[in-house]
Amino acid sequence: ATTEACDSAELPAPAVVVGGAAVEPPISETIELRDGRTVALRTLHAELQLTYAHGLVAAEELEALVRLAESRGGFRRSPLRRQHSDGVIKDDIRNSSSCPLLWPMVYAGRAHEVAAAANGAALLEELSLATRISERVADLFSRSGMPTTAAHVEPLQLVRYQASELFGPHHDYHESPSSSVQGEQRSFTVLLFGSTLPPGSGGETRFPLLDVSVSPRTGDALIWANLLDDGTPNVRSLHEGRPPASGEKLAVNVWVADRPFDSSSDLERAVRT
Ligand SMILES: O=C(O)CCC(=O)C(=O)O
Ligand SMILES: [Fe+2]
Repeated sequence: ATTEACDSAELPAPAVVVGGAAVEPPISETIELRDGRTVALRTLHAELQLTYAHGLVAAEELEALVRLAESRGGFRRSPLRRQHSDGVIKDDIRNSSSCPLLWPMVYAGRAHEVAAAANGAALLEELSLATRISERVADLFSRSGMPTTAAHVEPLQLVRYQASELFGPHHDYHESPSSSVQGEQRSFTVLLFGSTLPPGSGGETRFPLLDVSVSPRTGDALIWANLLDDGTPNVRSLHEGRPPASGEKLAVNVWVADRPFDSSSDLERAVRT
């Protein structure tokens, strides 16, 4: 067995720019997950607990999710979320495409029904991948000292940008409980990258108030807190998806809520995609 230091030394440095300068924050922690996957973490900024995670998801898993989403025509122009800023309603800040994946909270107990659909095999594969990734993220949080289960995880959401498409500055937290499913708040965002875009080719996730930007690399993830310690929204979690200069960018949003969803209520009807 190799030592942690050796393993970490083999990891390529993420492309992170802080205040206009490239930085290489050290590996702060290496976590062995229940499924055998080893995830190395780098703290990128003291605020938002902004963290870079190496190897949270496999390229094959991401490729399968895209294939399955496409096979059911799931990608849509991303819903426009109206944002109030300086009293102005901006609804032109997003022109990427997105696809919510089957939510294990709703469908895990209904596998027979899912299997009976015309494309049942593909739907079951999607459900199983979404379950696996939700459980993995929950396991990572639990092992980082924050007890979390897959019941805290919203439906995963694929997001895809073609060249020059973007998602302008926004917050992931709910501005009001009415946009939540069950009154929950989005404590954390885990953004899984499904594309690699070298520095200078766009597609960065950027935090304008922290002046941090991170280029995507397939299989790696950015994790940040959307809330302050007291559970209220942190306006400094403002972030944006910059347009790829060429090629496309794929990412998967994994939103971790501040409480588990209650599957005994009518979750299916409550889900807005
Ligand atoms: O694509 C990105 O880098 C950010 C995506 C994002 O913020 C979102 O989908 O909420
Ligand atoms: Fe976001």
